[in-house]
Amino acid sequence: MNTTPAIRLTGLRKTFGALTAVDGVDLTIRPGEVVALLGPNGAGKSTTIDLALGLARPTSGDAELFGAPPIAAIREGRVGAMLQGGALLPSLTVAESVALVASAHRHPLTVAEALERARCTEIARQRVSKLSGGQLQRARFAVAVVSDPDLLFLDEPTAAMDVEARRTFWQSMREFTDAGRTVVFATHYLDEADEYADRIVMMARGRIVADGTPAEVKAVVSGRRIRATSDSPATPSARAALLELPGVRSAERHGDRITLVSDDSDATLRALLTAHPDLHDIELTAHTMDEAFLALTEQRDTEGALS
Ligand SMILES: Nc1ncnc2c1ncn2[C@@H]1O[C@H](COP(=O)(O)OP(=O)(O)OP(=O)(O)O)[C@@H](O)[C@H]1O
Repeated sequence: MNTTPAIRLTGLRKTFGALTAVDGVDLTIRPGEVVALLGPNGAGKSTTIDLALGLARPTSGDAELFGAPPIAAIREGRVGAMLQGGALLPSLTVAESVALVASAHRHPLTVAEALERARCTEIARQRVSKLSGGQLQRARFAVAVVSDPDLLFLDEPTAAMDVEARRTFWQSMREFTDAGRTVVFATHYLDEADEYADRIVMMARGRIVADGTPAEVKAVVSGRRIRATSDSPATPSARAALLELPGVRSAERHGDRITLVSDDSDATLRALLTAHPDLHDIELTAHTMDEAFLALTEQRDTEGALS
């Protein structure tokens, strides 16, 4: 069995002046994995993809595709990419755009096959300048798959698509990945990552803050916050008792207000009400994604990445 990773990023860093866009990323992706790079704006997803593709030079660290420098795998036509800034020539038709890229590869698909895979057959003769946002994304996908790559990078591929276009896009992607190929896609959306990836790598502030199956990452992201007012004095042993409650990940107290973050709010609430009947004004709120990213980044700063 071939065990060479499709992607191996080692200690990857990229700074732009004083800003650190990618801050020590170590990541190995095996052939056949469908991986979502999930993170808020500015997390470093696009820069990580650019570094993995050899489009940007790392400040330090190293990127390999199929055990070799990215350029080697790209020259062999093993890598396709659909990037945010990737423009098509406006005066060409969709079919001409695909044919142009096909001509640069040794073993491309036929133009008709690439158009079919990207659900572009009916827009084949349209000029790129006349396409809607969603159609343009499909055309870019056709261009990305025409080399019949083993590995595909997609940077926010569904950004300009409506719900129906997204569904169609992911259907064509499934056909691509069912054949055992590797896909890495960047997204802001947990639901998209959850539905289409085998593995979610979550980034915040240039770092990997969580890496696991969608179920594992969702469990981290979907913690609940419980707030309550306590009339009893704030003592270290009272805080320790709160931390002992089932599901509780953190406990803070400011004045008479207590805030708990819980991975199992039902169990926490039941135990809380039994053990601390003095508590009142209890509120339960869902963690927002932003809070989760923040919490994970802080956690990473003190404990290392979850994985
Ligand atoms: N060429 C550049 N010059 C200067 N700063 C840059 C450059 N490219 C990216 N950055 C900065 O690096 C950080 C990471 O950006 P990046 O585009 O990688 O994040 P992202 O997670 O892909 O965000 P988004 O979801 O908005 O695309 C941001 O603060 C961005 O402003």
